[in-house]
Amino acid sequence: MAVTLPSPRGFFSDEEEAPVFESTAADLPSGIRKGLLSEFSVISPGADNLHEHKPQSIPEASPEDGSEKVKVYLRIRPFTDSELEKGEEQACVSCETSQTLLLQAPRDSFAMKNTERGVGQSLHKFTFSQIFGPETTQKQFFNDTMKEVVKNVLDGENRLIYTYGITNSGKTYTIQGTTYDGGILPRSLSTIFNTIKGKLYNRMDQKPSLCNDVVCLTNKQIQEEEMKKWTFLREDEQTPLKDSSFRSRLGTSVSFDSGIGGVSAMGSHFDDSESRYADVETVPLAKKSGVRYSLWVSFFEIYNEFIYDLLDMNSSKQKGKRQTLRLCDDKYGNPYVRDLNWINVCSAEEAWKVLKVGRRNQSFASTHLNQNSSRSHSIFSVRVLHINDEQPDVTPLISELSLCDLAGSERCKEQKCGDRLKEANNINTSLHMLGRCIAALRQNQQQKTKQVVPFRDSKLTRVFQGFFCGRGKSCMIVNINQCASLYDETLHALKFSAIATQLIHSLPSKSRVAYIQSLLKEQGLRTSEGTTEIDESCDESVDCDDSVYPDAEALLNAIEILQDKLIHERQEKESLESRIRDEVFNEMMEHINERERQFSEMLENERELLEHRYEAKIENLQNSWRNYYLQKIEEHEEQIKELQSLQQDHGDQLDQSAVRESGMRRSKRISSQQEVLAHCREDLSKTKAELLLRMTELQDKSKELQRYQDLVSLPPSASMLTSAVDRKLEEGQKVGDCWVKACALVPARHLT
Ligand SMILES: Nc1ncnc2c1ncn2[C@@H]1O[C@H](COP(=O)(O)OP(=O)(O)OP(=O)(O)O)[C@@H](O)[C@H]1O
Repeated sequence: MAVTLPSPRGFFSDEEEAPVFESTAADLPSGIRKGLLSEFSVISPGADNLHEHKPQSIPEASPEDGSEKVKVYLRIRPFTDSELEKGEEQACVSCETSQTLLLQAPRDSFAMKNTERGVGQSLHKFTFSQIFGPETTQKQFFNDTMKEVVKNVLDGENRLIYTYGITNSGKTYTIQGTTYDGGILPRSLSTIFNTIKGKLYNRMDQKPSLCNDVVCLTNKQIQEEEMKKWTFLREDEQTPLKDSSFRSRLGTSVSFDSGIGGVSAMGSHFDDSESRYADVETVPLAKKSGVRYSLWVSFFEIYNEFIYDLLDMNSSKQKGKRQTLRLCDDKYGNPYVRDLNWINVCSAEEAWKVLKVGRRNQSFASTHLNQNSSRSHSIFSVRVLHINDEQPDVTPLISELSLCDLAGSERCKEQKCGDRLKEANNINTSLHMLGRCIAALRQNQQQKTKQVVPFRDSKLTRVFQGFFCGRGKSCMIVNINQCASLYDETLHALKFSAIATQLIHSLPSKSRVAYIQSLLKEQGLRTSEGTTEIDESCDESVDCDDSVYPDAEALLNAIEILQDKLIHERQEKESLESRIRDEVFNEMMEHINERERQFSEMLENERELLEHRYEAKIENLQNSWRNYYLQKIEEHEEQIKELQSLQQDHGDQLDQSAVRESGMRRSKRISSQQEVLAHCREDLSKTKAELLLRMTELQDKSKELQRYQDLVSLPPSASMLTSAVDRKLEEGQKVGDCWVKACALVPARHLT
């Protein structure tokens, strides 16, 4: 159930302008960024290689104007047995005094390596409000740091306590502690309840409506709510709560639609139950007659830049489907978490149970350094309603105590798994944003400037915004681990906290009544002095009593004064705007001119460079072409020579072949002639043989003829025949002679 209530009368709700402006990341001036970065490496020269991280020009907190330095406590975690076994104890951390810490870089640290290279220093000195050594017990730590804070909250102020440090340095231990040795949270709850014992507001006593501004839940509504929401708590707690009245004893849950000091809600009928820490003392409570207290708690976490209500029972049952909550601004500009459950508790025990339920929904994981590492920033808040029975028409004042267990900063490279890496990135980013906001605030305070503080850049810084801007006070607890292997991260965390030690609390803003009275007084003073000049600084010096409400005439006067102021401010704003415009214009022009000059210079340089480069390239190209062509020419010449020699060879070859050819032709001719000759010889031999045959035949015939002649004398007619034979014979002889002659002409070798 959500209730929206108007602002209570309390002074926290009557705000003046916050002393800083919000911004988005884009608005953040580079100066802040540079400032933060330089701050993280700022080193003031000190003797003997020592870096003293202390305020450079901090405006000292002065009790006269109510300003006070932000408290930064340091708690050193003791070594575990396994760390001692690993040789992690190398005396890196030592306390010079109860406020001064000395850090000596171990041999293998990055810082030491840097020092050996001549960069950075190996010895660092840090100053804190108080240092708590490893032997400090939870009780001692609570008594020395939180008692005052609890008292302030019960007096109606808002306080934020946050722990900062690397992972596994003892932040959760410091805030929550263990079941048997609680941290500052359970002890604060116990102290609050012990202190207000007997003054707890009891819902059952209450009339139907406390006042017009306050919602009072009926018992029926409460019981219905309890039935729904708290069955879970009872079952899972496994507490032997057999008492059937348990449900009705548990508180109800409402949403506050406002930031710190904004609204109030009502409803509870718890009994006072015994305190968890009986040894926890009470704190002296300011005497306010008729004031009773109602306590409400909430518990949420910022995980990967999403806000989750850890007391949302519906979401917790369906893991993985958690509903995210939105951060909104109330009508006074205070950020608050919308739809966050606020549980009304009546004892420290109940509040502790609520915390335990919330812890089950919190994001934890096992990392290489911590078995149970918080992967989110968790914020447990207690709102105290100061209900004045004697003034039932007055809206109750609300004060708030928020305890934030920041997730530990860590090196992303250590995380190999996707989820752990994403978580580590988000954790480091939001812590970095916190550092930037603190650095910007410090810069504003030291240099009296109104730099933009980038609260809007992360959920964490938005939640913290009210406490940094005068609506409350913050206190930082720095946890460190003495292990030598974690030296570099520890040094970084300490440098971060060194900036916070330089902060002073923003002054609480004045109430509207006090403001009106100061206006009237200021006007009175001016009229008596006959001056019309409005001096802003007068505001602060005028002492006013806000319990006396001004009459109608005074209010009309105040309206006139405010109208004058408004006109004056408008004029101032207009002239300021035109001045800023001019300045911006001039700056832009200068910037543009400068850029132009730089560009033309750059172009000229580029041109020269290009020219030079291309000239060199052309020369190279020319050289390479020349070489190429020379080589080619040489090659061609060689080829020509080769060709010439080839030609010559060819010519020779041609000659030889011609000779060979003519020889061949001749031999062909000879062979053909020889063939003819052979034929002729064959013919000749045949003819010879025939001739011999014929001659033999002829001789035979002649012999025969002779014989016949001898035998017969030839008649005269036979003389013709004989003459023909003679002729033939003569012819035959002639042919034979010719052949003999021809044969005589042929050389003897051809005839063979
Ligand atoms: N002062 C101390 N005395 C004894 N034990 C301590 C002390 N501080 C821390 N421890 C132990 O050291 C371990 C780590 O502490 P814790 O979980 O609080 O670290 P953390 O800074 O919250 O780590 P993370 O950021 O990873 O959540 C726990 O086992 C815790 O009990």
